[in-house]
Amino acid sequence: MEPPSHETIRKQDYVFIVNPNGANGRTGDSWKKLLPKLTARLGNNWNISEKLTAGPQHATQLAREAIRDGAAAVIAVGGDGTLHEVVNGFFENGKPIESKLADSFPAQKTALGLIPMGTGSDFARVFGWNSDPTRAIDRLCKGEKKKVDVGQVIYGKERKKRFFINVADLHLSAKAGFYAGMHKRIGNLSYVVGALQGFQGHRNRDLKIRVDGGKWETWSEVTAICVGNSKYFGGGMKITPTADPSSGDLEVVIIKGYKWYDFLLKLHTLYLGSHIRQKNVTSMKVRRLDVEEVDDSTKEKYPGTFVQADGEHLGFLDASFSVIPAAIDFIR
Ligand SMILES: Nc1ncnc2c1ncn2[C@@H]1O[C@H](COP(=O)(O)OP(=O)(O)OP(=O)(O)O)[C@@H](O)[C@H]1O
Repeated sequence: MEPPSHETIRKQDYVFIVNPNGANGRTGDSWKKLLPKLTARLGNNWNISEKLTAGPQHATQLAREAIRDGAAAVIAVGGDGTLHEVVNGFFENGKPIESKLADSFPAQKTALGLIPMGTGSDFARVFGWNSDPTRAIDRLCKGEKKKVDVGQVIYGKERKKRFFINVADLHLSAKAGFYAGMHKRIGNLSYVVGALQGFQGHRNRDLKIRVDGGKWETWSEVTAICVGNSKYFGGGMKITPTADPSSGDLEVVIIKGYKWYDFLLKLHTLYLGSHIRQKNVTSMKVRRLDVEEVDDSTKEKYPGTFVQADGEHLGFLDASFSVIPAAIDFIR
């Protein structure tokens, strides 16, 4: 029998999921310039497929379709918000999605890629990547993969589930992220402005915390709790400085008793990652963290304690965070 000709073997898909409105529309313009270069370098080996998002959550749906269809890789093109949505596309109803080719090719798994083109691009920082798209193409050509963990947060009254690759957090920082989203036009400064706005009406709060299924403990005067699968949030703040996305655990940083002026005076330490040496800051490695209001009626009295994941506002406490080790093959 004749061996199959080159033409009859279909190239596998590299699906690029692009937020054209990322970084105030700059992502769309940069992507248009990049696509011909990318096709020239990768097109011989892969079928390049371009999917533009139409709005929030669309990237998740596009990633799910690509993974089900057996794509070799889905590549997020945009900021951390787009990456977050693509990561969530690796799961459905809380479980990893299976390719329809899984029976015939069980070893084949869709990889995750990233061309950082957003406002913050915080996940890219942990690998020391800059925003040069030519370097991103080099990485995709090399195709070297590393297993990365994914964080999972179950939150709110309805116990909804969301996955995160970077940092999930609650209270002041999550409220700050909520406001920062309104100021993206001013770039990374939006996170500092958002934090100062978040301090308006903010009260440090007593919260119940349980680490790795142990005993519940009450922590007083909590300003923020940050749960890092990776190190950075807020456009370069090294908030969970010892987190490593391939470690199999999460770094939890609990900040207590901060006032708005502490935030300004100690802002530089958040960028350096040296804040974890302050006496009102605790850092620990966990596989699971549960956080609840001390007093359930707090939820009714105040607007609740904000919860976010990868800079996306999710809702309000309660919340349970855990890690799924080596969940995704990441092209690095
Ligand atoms: N076509 C679209 N129009 C408007 N918003 C979109 C569209 N597609 C996706 N989005 C939303 O835009 C949000 C932000 O996008 P993205 O993360 O790419 O850029 P960014 O905000 O500039 O960067 P960063 O998240 O790194 O700060 C995403 O969370 C997503 O929900």
